[in-house]
Amino acid sequence: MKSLLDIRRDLHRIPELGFQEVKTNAYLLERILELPQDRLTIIPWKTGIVVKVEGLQGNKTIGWRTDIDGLPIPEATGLAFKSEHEGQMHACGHDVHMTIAIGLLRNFVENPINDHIVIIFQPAEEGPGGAFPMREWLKSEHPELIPDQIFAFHIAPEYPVGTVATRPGLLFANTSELFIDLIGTEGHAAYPHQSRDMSIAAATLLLQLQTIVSRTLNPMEPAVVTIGKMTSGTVQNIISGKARLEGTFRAMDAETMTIIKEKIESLCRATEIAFDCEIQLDFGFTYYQVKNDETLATEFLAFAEQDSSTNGILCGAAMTGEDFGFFLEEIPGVLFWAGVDSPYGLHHAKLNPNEAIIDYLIPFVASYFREIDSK
Ligand SMILES: CC(=O)N[C@@H](CCC[C@H](N)C(=O)O)C(=O)O
Repeated sequence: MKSLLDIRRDLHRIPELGFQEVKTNAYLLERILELPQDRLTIIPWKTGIVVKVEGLQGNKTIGWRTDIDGLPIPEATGLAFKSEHEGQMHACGHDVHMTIAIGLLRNFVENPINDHIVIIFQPAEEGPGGAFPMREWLKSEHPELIPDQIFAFHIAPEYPVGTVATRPGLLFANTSELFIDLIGTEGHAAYPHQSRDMSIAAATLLLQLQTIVSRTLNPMEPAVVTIGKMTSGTVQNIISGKARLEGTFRAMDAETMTIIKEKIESLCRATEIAFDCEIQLDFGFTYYQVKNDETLATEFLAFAEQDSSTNGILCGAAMTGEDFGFFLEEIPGVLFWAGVDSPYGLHHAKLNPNEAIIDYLIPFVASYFREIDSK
């Protein structure tokens, strides 16, 4: 069998975008099929996979979810095992997440516990979101695979290996994508009066969007509006007839999300009038907040505290989004951060997680599951 380090590096080489994880799916399936099969049930779903390890008694089912998709980021790590897929990278650590899931699967196949274990390899976390449709599919087609409790982790570049961090209750924000197309009239650079310049319209709208948090929202309600991509025009001496803003907005509560959405709509309408243009607005995909179960998260942190190789931290909430929130909406569970000690953050082209997390986190989670086994 391949070493977990090799598995992480193999997966790092083949990042694929949401719902295109064909090679990843085949690779994972190969790793799963090389295990002793007598306790396993393997059910594919789109590019994802659900694997159940039959427990000795099966009193309850403990779930573990990993995301499997990469990002549209050209890798700049210079690693020997860097991405072989042009313009795509595992820049959010899902290669590490998958490796830990395979390691846990091996652990529970070799040494089953009383409870069933269900491992969910979920596509498209970065977008368009695999958790919601996967949850709905499980409910309608395989309710027997729905865990009673569910857990997942996300790599945390800012912590050293051996640190886990989470909090009872709200951990991550509600999120929505944001795509704005501005359509005006292209024209000669020397004749602005005969064109409708979408670079100026987009730049003005971009700045106005930044006033939503500072001037529309209650300062006591945390929120963020980020435009990550702005494109406009064709060449240097043509006035741009088309521009596009792409971003995301996030808030800790649903009501604030609605206020932001309405304000974006009114700023777009105002821009249409001010710049005599047409705007097409698309809110893309929305993710439900990540809300940890209060009791399970408290117990998880208590377990971390007594583990001599672990530093358990009660962390603050973050504006990160995670569609694992859709699982937690209906199943009690916990999402936690685990340190990978990288100077470069999530979604950075040079993100290089410390692989020591693999040998640390698998026994930690396995012993936690053995602790809550049959409880
Ligand atoms: C952990 C992480 O980085 N998650 C992503 C989730 C993306 C959600 C969606 N595509 C959006 O941009 O709103 C994040 O950006 O937080």
